[in-house]
Amino acid sequence: MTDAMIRLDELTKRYPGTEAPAVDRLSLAIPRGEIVVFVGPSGCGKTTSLKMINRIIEPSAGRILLDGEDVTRSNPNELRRRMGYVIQQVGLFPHQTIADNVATVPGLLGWERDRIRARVDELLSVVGLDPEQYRDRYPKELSGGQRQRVGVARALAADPPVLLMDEPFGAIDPITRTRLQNEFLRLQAELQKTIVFVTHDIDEAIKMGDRIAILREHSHVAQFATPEEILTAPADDFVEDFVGSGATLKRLKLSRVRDVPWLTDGPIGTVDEDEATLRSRLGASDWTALLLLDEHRRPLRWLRAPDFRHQRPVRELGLPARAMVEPQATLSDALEEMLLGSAGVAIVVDGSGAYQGIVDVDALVTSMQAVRDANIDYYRAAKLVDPADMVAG
Ligand SMILES: Nc1ncnc2c1ncn2[C@@H]1O[C@H](COP(=O)(O)OP(=O)(O)OP(=O)(O)O)[C@@H](O)[C@H]1O
Repeated sequence: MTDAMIRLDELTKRYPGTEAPAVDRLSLAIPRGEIVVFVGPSGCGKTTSLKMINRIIEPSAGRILLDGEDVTRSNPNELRRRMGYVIQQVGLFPHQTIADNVATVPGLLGWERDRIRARVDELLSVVGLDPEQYRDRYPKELSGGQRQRVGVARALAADPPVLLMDEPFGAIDPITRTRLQNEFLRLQAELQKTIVFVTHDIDEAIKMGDRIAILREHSHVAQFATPEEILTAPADDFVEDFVGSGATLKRLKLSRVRDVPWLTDGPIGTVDEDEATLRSRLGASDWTALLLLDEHRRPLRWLRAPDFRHQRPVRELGLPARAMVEPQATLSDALEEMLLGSAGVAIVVDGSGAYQGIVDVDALVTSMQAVRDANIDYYRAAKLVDPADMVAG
């Protein structure tokens, strides 16, 4: 049996004056350290279900168990301190500085000032905001994406074991959203919080979820499974319709850059090497370009042989290095970057932007074939394909 951090037991919500319950006997075990995504059509009860977990909405019936303890009737304020909460509209206090916003829960918990200050700075750095620059600003002086980062920092402030996230990246433009999703996955790989994440977007669910609960009306669970299982073995027509077409392509979103082999033998140079050395290294390789890195090993330029003819500092030669992905980015992200970049490859960098390796189209094709083979194995195992066809094929 999985180690459940949160257990929902027949959780039910009847809003006053309504006939049918908004949430009807929802039972789920949410494993420790995983992201569980609630996804489903508008009005199916996702938000109501989520808000019952920290009892912003009080359940009409059923139980919530947190780490084995029945918290259905415990002190709700205490419960909420154990559960960070991130919502789409962020809900920052407009007249408080970013630092004060992040410090909300530690302040309520009566932490000392120095400890709060250190924690605020630590968290702003964790979510990619320079504390020096941002701690004394006000929410209106930040972009939507930055405000969302502050929302995440605030939810993490007292280091709660659980995070509840309601469409946290919903109101953000697609490019920033992808970046925030990737950053958040990187953060989660370190933090390993137990997270319940609500979205109406199946693509986001597939990307973010270790497990997905596909909900239909009244939060009835249509399927609770890994993204892989949902894409290969939808429980019924409702799930199949909800997942939509292109399930095979969507599976590309399940594989991550860290899962495919990176090329690490390409020619690499740094700005402190002289031009002749770089040129001969490129000449000795069978690559058409050399990747130039800066002092911090961050990719700068692609240099091809003819570029060396120009009498300019190396950092001004060639084309800018673009198409950077982090190991936890999906292959679908990598493919998109490859198509946008000039070199037809994606450069893998770590969290600080330092070069790690290169992913090329061959790696993606090989991975897609592996996905297809896994599909065949799956259907063969499930006896959904006539074994005679398999032999003939
Ligand atoms: N305060 C309320 N009083 C009465 N009915 C409510 C209340 N809040 C929500 N509902 C109803 O409960 C049902 C579930 O709403 P909920 O907001 O949980 O759905 P959802 O799946 O999160 O929807 P969406 O994706 O559109 O945000 C809906 O039919 C909604 O109209």
